[in-house]
Amino acid sequence: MISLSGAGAAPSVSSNGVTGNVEPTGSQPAAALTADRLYRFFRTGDEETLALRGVSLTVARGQTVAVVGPSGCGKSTLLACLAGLDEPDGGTVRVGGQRLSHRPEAERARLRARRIGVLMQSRNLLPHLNIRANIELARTAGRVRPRLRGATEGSSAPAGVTELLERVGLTRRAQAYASELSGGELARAGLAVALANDPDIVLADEPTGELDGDTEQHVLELLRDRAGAGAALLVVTHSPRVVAIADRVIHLHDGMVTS
Ligand SMILES: Nc1ncnc2c1ncn2[C@@H]1O[C@H](COP(=O)(O)OP(=O)(O)OP(=O)(O)O)[C@@H](O)[C@H]1O
Repeated sequence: MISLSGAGAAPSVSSNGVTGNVEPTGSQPAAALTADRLYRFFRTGDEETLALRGVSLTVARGQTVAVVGPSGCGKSTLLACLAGLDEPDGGTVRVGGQRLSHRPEAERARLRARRIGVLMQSRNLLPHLNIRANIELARTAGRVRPRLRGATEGSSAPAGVTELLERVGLTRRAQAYASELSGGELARAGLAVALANDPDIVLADEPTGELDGDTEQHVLELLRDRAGAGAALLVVTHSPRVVAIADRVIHLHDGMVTS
């Protein structure tokens, strides 16, 4: 048992990930995404790192939140926990009203496939499938249906695979594999995969990190379109242009939200 301190109402965290946190009651039901006092602890040999120390945040539908902070402050760890790719050792992640954290991996994967678009720097393209097949797989896994603001059943079909390829400027590279793409193409292909399931939450880790100015602008337009359609966006970034389009900026430092 590790005792965490120095971060407000710290829970106790056991090595099996069970937390002493009290489940939040009625916490902001309108929020698309809620994190309540997230803790994440890593041990490598003798080295122990508390990567998240009680991080709480909410992202509403249609809102864009940028997460900024120095290298190693916990941004990617936070994103992985919010996406259900990683489990926090303490605290809770909710998607809509549904708890995402502390559920079996298969359930988290199912919820993610249906509701969340994740753009990690290398994680969302399968190397043995070409770009078109990657997008098709993400669409199928999400069993897309209209769910965003103003959408009624059958009224707003999600962008098709061909349209997505066109929008990210990869029509001519649709048959290529991840290993054959440039950094900028990879980022755009990853974005197409992240948007393929018509997500109502988009989580993106440095989506414009390797892009030139024009391509960055193009990617930002795609993300803004998604927010305009009612999705909640959370973007980890170092880019002033991304920060400029955000409704809110969250500063992380040493695993804690500082402002
Ligand atoms: N799997 C892991 N095992 C051990 N330590 C880890 C692991 N993942 C992250 N860490 C540590 O947790 C801390 C936060 O890492 P994280 O990758 O979340 O930071 P970051 O803010 O995304 O950094 P960067 O901007 O450089 O990508 C760092 O000290 C890192 O070394």
